[in-house]
Amino acid sequence: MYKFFKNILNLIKFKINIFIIFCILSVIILTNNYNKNFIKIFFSIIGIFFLSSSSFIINNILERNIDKKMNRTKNRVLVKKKININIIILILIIFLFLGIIILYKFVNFKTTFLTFFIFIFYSIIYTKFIKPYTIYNVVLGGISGALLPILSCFIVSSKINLKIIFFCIIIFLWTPPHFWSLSLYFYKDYKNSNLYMLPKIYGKKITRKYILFYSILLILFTFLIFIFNFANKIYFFLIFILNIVFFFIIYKLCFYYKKYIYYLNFIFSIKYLFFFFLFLIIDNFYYFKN
Ligand code: HEM
Ligand SMILES: CC(C)=CCC/C(C)=C/CC/C(C)=C/COP(=O)(O)OP(=O)(O)O
Repeated sequence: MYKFFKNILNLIKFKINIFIIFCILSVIILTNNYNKNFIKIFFSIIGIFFLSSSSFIINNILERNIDKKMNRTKNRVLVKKKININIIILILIIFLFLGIIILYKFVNFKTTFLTFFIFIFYSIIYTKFIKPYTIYNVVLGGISGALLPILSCFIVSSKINLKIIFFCIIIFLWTPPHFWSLSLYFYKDYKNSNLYMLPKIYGKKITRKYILFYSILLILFTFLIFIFNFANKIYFFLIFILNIVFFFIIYKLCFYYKKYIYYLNFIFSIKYLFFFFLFLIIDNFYYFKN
């Protein structure tokens, strides 16, 4: 039973799911519009969790033949047939229906629609029609993450203002350094796969340049949040330190050619997004109270 449960968690990319919920909740907190909406927020988290889990299950199903050929993914649940495919499809259908019904009944139509759109975009459009065909697969894949702040606004019926658009842009710009660092680390895997990944098509040198480009833009936008008065001095101070560390890692990644730095940057990218939102929340609470 323990193994079955563990396999299900892997299948639904549980950690990414939790992180997605963290991003959505962070933006909700930052809209300062959560007080009257606790029940809606509670049900939206459950509904989104079910729908994103089903999108990860579909992604696993559609990519099982690609996953089989890569060291990073060759032990995945579907490749190793750790759970019967019929059970997986049953779980997928149950999650999909539960997700839609919970969002529609307890949250609102707009949230249901956008979550369903992200679901289709990530699990079908990105996985099947973007990832294998263009070097911008990772950039375009970022749209699924970039739409999360809009989802937060829909849940609590907040206005979509420039601050929210900046959050979308930041997640969008954050995705390429996040995934390309991983694809540099697993360069051999992607070279042997039939995915149209940037390092495979244009090589490591160009990929490092692309990472530098997106990272500089990302750093710039995290400062614009302060310049446009969407956050205060505490945020500026904290993000300044985080960006120094980030730039140091990116600099090393671009000019030292050490394999471990690619992996370090992938891990750091996750911490970066986490701290970005955490700093904004700390800053928001401090200035909201004072
Ligand atoms: C806001 C959106 C996103 C969040 C919060 C997020 C977060 C995460 C986290 C926490 C992990 C680590 C999972 C683990 O250790 O098991 C991860 C892994 C990963 N992410 Fe993201 N990510 C996001 C968007 C994206 C996008 C849009 C792409 C690609 C286009 C992407 C590609 C990957 C890949 C390839 C992995 C490795 C997965 C694995 O080995 O199972 N991520 N992400
Ligand atoms: C409905 C809903 C909110 C869905 C969540 C959509 C979302 C934000 C997805 C994040 C994208 C992601 C983790 C891609 C992993 O890349 P990959 O699948 O290419 O990675 P792999 O190489 O590990 O398979």
